[in-house]
Amino acid sequence: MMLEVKNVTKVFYSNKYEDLTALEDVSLFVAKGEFVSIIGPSGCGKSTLLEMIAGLLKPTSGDIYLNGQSITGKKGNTAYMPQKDVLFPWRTIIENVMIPLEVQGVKKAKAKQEALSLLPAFGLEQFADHYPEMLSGGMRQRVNFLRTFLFRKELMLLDEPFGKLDALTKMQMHKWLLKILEQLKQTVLLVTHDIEEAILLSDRIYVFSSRPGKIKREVVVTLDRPRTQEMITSSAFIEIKKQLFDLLKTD
Ligand SMILES: Nc1ncnc2c1ncn2[C@@H]1O[C@H](COP(=O)(O)OP(=O)(O)OP(=O)(O)O)[C@@H](O)[C@H]1O
Repeated sequence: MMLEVKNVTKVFYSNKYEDLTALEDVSLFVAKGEFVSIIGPSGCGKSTLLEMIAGLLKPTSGDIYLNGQSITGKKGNTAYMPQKDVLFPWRTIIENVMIPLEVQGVKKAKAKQEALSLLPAFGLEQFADHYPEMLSGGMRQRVNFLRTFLFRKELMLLDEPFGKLDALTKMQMHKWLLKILEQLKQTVLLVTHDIEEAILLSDRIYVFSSRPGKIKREVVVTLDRPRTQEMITSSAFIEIKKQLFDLLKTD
């Protein structure tokens, strides 16, 4: 199995306030090539879980494995795209995108060439020399996504990548992401609040309870691939949506 999270609990200890259990006994997996989403109410520990898988935080108990090796508390094994926009404002788009390649030791000229060759697929070829502030929110997220992809890790962790976008831009991003994922064949674990987004993109969805976050249910999305936005109005889609809605409204 590519990713296995086994019995992970995270407690934030505090001197001032009471201890806070963010996640309790969470076990989940992601197989190679799968697109898996985590959906749950605000504050149920979704970002905390991704940070633990990325190795930025250590679980209080439990373990995390990638291809059978423990990666608990270890950084650098996954490509993690955090919730906040992390583009450097003083670097142009191409200079931002090149960062992971430079980190991997690729020479500047080669890194630039490789990054430039990928811009068209990400709809960014006109913007190589622009600065992030000149781009729309949707474009900036495509840059963030391309940069995350260039870390060249088997598993991508995406934390609410479209959370701040307006509904129309979000729809365009979903369409684009479905297309590009067909080409890239990346394994993805996505955190989202958005029920329709989770269904449209995922093979499976883990539904979390409110804090302390626990897995309430695993839902398999049985819609065919390639997925299209038109599927949103199909009866199969609406049936899954209803199931998720019922799971999320009762706690
Ligand atoms: N470093 C920290 N110290 C103390 N408490 C924390 C820390 N990080 C997160 N928390 C708390 O843990 C809980 C889970 O937070 P987390 O951000 O993981 O939730 P989330 O499900 O991603 O929420 P949202 O959907 O709103 O982003 C929250 O109550 C949060 O306040």
